[in-house]
Amino acid sequence: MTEKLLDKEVLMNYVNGEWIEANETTDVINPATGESIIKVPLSSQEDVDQAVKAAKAAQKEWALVPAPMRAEVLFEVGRIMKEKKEHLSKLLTMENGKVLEEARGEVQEGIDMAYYMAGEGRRLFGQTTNAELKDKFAMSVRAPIGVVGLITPWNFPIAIATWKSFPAIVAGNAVVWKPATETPLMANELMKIFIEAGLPKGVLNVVFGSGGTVGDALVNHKDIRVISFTGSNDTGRRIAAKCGEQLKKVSLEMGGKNAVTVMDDADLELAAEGIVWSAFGTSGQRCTACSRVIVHEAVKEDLEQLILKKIKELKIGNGLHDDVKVGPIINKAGLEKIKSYIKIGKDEGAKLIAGGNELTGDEYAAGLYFEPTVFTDATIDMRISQEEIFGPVVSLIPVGSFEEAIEVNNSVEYGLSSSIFTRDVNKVFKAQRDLDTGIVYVNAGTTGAEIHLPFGGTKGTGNGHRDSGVQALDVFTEWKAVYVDYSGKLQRAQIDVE
Ligand SMILES: NC(=O)C1=CN([C@@H]2O[C@H](COP(=O)(O)OP(=O)(O)OC[C@H]3O[C@@H](n4cnc5c(N)ncnc54)[C@H](OP(=O)(O)O)[C@@H]3O)[C@@H](O)[C@H]2O)C=CC1
Ligand SMILES: O=C(O)CCC(=O)C(=O)O
Repeated sequence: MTEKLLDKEVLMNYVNGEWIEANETTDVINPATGESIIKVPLSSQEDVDQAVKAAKAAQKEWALVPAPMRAEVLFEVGRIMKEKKEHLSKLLTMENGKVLEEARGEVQEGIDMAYYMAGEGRRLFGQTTNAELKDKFAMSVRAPIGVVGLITPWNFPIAIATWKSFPAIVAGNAVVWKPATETPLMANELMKIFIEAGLPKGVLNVVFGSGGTVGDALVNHKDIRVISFTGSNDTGRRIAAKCGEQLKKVSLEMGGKNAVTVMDDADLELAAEGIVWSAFGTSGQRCTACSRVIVHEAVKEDLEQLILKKIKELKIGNGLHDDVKVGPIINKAGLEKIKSYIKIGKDEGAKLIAGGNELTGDEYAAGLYFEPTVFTDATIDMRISQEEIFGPVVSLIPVGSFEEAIEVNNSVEYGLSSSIFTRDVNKVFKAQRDLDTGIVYVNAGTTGAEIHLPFGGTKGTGNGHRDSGVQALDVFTEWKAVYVDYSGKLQRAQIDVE
């Protein structure tokens, strides 16, 4: 590494306005090189207790700061992120592996989210309405909930953190945040940015450590009123069950089995481009990644050829290098999971037409790399058509009609993102109505969400809440109905007056 990007060797938790050293740490590995880049704390239940205590105390004051003033901190966060964009992007590539241009895109999402949520500081709209009685005023307002716990994944370590923390903070809550152990650098940087922006102590606290210890302690803590989680379905379900027992609000954003549908009238060149970008970008490690292509049988062979041609142009390697388009896989477990699905796909009888192998040797020897992989002639009952692989693997499923395409799209337990390529406006409108996913694209791939729209999905993808967009405020606020009686006498509502 010619450029020095890190100024320390061990990260620290940030609690109640102080950096706190940990007793125990683990290495953070750059998946492109296999090198340890820094050490991250493995915190304990006691560390979580301290952070929640600090957040609880700070929240009382923070909630009394007028929302437009709370928003000033976010404007400043956005400005500093913009100033540090290149530095943040390089660190993000080092810890996560995604290619630099994608890392820049992710940091930009965070900047956009800062300005967008700062704007909410001057809105946070409630409603006024009519009261049933004379000389009485009625309105509903958003109230902060208290201390919120955020549990975030490694695949979008800064964007997802901003989708959750910015609305929580602008709404007057205090936060305890547990980032994924694999990608702590973005959390460390975002915390430093908040400090520079003038956030009062205790409003945001970062506690690093494993999901099993720190994440679980957050979920079970009696003073945490909301958990917002993004990650796997298994973990999400377990968190939901524990929150359910405690009647704790929980927002879950989990997996996807997203499909691009290509109709027989589609612009095939454009469709192939959309498929390759959304299936192999970020090495397929997005919850919105395209992992199924539902293709009209009349154009299947042409589409296959176009996809295969485009795959040949993808350079795989270290995302810090300019010409690289597909970076490494996050860790060995992720790589093994992908390899197991290649075997499953072959055993199930799908036809492998590209990739299928881990890359080893020479420039790939120290990192974790997998070839962009295409199966064709898959059927909907196959596991590769149903289960989330979270890697650069896509399966083509041929269909004979638009109706069948919609049915295949909706045949999975997930409902995050879907896309259709067609030139027929009637099909466009039917598809946006009938595709059972939280996000629908027309003539574009399945990725590329914009922060001012709600992000999340139907069915097994979530539990009805949304990240980002104005809808994120619903996760971090309670609705309060307020009645002001200015009649000067006790008026009794809900009584039938003849
Ligand atoms: N929807 C999405 O965007 C994502 C989906 N996934 C899916 O999940 C698979 C596995 O990835 P993985 O990173 O292990 O996903 P996890 O769901 O395990 O991790 C997501 C976050 O939850 C934390 N966590 C783990 N266990 C618990 C727990 N018992 N209580 C509270 N928090 C917990 C993790 O901490 P830590 O890792 O530090 O232990 C991390 O911060 C992927 O292959 C992919 O299929 C993964 C990431 C994002
Ligand atoms: O590109 C997108 O749609 C957002 C991706 C994302 O946040 C995810 O896949 O986890």
